[in-house]
Amino acid sequence: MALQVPSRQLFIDGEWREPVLKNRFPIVNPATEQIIGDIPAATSEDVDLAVAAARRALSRNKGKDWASASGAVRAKYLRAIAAKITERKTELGKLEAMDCGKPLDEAVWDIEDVAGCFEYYADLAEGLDAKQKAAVSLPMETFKSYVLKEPIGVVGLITPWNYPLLMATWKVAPALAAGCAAILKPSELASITCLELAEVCREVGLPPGVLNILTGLGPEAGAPLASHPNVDKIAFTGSTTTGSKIMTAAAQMVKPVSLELGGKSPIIVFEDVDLDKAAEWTAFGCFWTNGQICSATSRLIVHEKIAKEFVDRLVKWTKNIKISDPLEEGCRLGPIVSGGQYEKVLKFISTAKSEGATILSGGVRPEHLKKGFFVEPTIITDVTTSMQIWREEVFGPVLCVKTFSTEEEALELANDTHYGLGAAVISNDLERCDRVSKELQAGIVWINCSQPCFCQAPWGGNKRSGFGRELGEWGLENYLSVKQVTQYISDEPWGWYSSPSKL
Ligand SMILES: NC(=O)c1ccc[n+]([C@@H]2O[C@H](COP(=O)([O-])OP(=O)(O)OC[C@H]3O[C@@H](n4cnc5c(N)ncnc54)[C@H](O)[C@@H]3O)[C@@H](O)[C@H]2O)c1
Ligand SMILES: NCCCC=O
Ligand code: NA
Repeated sequence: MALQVPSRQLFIDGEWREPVLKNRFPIVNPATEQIIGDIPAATSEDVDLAVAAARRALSRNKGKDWASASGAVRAKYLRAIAAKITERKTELGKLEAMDCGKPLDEAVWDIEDVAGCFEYYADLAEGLDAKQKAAVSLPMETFKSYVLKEPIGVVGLITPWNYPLLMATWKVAPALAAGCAAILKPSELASITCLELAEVCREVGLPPGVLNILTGLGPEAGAPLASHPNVDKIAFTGSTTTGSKIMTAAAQMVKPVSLELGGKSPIIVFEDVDLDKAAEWTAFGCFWTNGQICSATSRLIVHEKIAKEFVDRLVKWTKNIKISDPLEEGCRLGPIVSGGQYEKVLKFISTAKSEGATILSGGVRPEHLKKGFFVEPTIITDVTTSMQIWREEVFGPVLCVKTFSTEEEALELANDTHYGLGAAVISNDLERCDRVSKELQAGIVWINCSQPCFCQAPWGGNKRSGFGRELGEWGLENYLSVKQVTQYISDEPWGWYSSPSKL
């Protein structure tokens, strides 16, 4: 059963605030194309208020309430947030499924991951206390040195719609654990659960201004955040085009950025695999999250010896995927997030066709669904490496296929891309898997699987997939600044200049 979407305002300084310009825009359920609520539209005026609130949160009580409180104090809030999220897991999962079209089982799984991520960074916040003043060994015994890890300051967090609350959490949890104050700007296409995170923060009594949440459009709310002189860092997840704009804006103030961008990740399937196991991982690698995952392994590179049989088997697996309203029991593929994205995905498919590729399976709206932005899982063959479908990120349930005969050729195909986020290799020869993993130009390599993701392990890409790593300890380092403190400990004078007292 669908839920009523709560009506919320912007979350600034620990309170709900109407946007200064009082604008709102509608939320569309992509499965029904119906308007199910609306969200506030922030502009630069609201960004100014939120940044000022975040600054106050950092310096309140000389920083003792947050930025320089012990990690253990901050961990209590993170754990309280995790507990509330867990309490509301099913409701939040439903809201997210209605907002972005993700199958309910996946959405609930994501919300569990959200709670797990807050818990994980609560542990790391506590661990941070013990890491302070770590000694640095120096080659001169007349000096000693140690390192302080301090919060970077006020951070702007800009996130996409494909994992609305999880992508926000990958940034919010480590930023708060580090002692930063943050302004989160979720995607205008799926903001409902991020506004519910605001309600959770209110309920657990997070100090005002520590986390501010501004919904709104990219150019109106995201851009003024990225270029704001009082924001110390921007962490961004989204498309490569927007990432490049954010980097340009931040460069004007030499503001650090971390960028998690798009991908066109390969999956290499060798000839020695169990066909069904490999086919299921290949389908999951590309069609999970309705194919809208940055790390989707959307280029299948399969050994020519098994190609025909493997692709036939894969088509059978995909025909078995239940496509329905995300709230329907057993749904495994929901709609594309919006009308705009739906049109883009269909255009990719028609361009592939016009360039000479074969749409082997899918490529159209499922017959049984007359409304909603649904596209069947699509498999495209007869692809060349110069075709758009091989080179560009579709961000939809579209897999393209090429064959190879040698390991070298497979790697060449896999690495022939501007992107470098994920990659997968499927083979029963584990030595080969290790060898191939080393050669793959990607930030994440999966062996005999594709997509599983754990908040303890680093996440991020190379090349045009961005830089910096989220999750794990690397995720916390994103929000910490390193200060060396060096002390002269000898009683002897320094003795570089002639002392005037000896004249
Ligand atoms: N690498 C990863 O971990 C990862 C994870 C999820 C999604 N993605 C990528 O995200 C993309 C899909 O997400 P999307 O469509 O939401 O991306 P997008 O770039 O359109 O939007 C991302 C965010 O940036 C904001 N934005 C847009 N223009 C802006 C501007 N000029 N200044 C500041 N902010 C602006 C948007 O409002 C949104 O909040 C895909 O390319 C996907 O690969 C990457
Ligand atoms: N499993 C989370 C993947 C995030 C990227 O889109
Ligand atoms: Na939506």
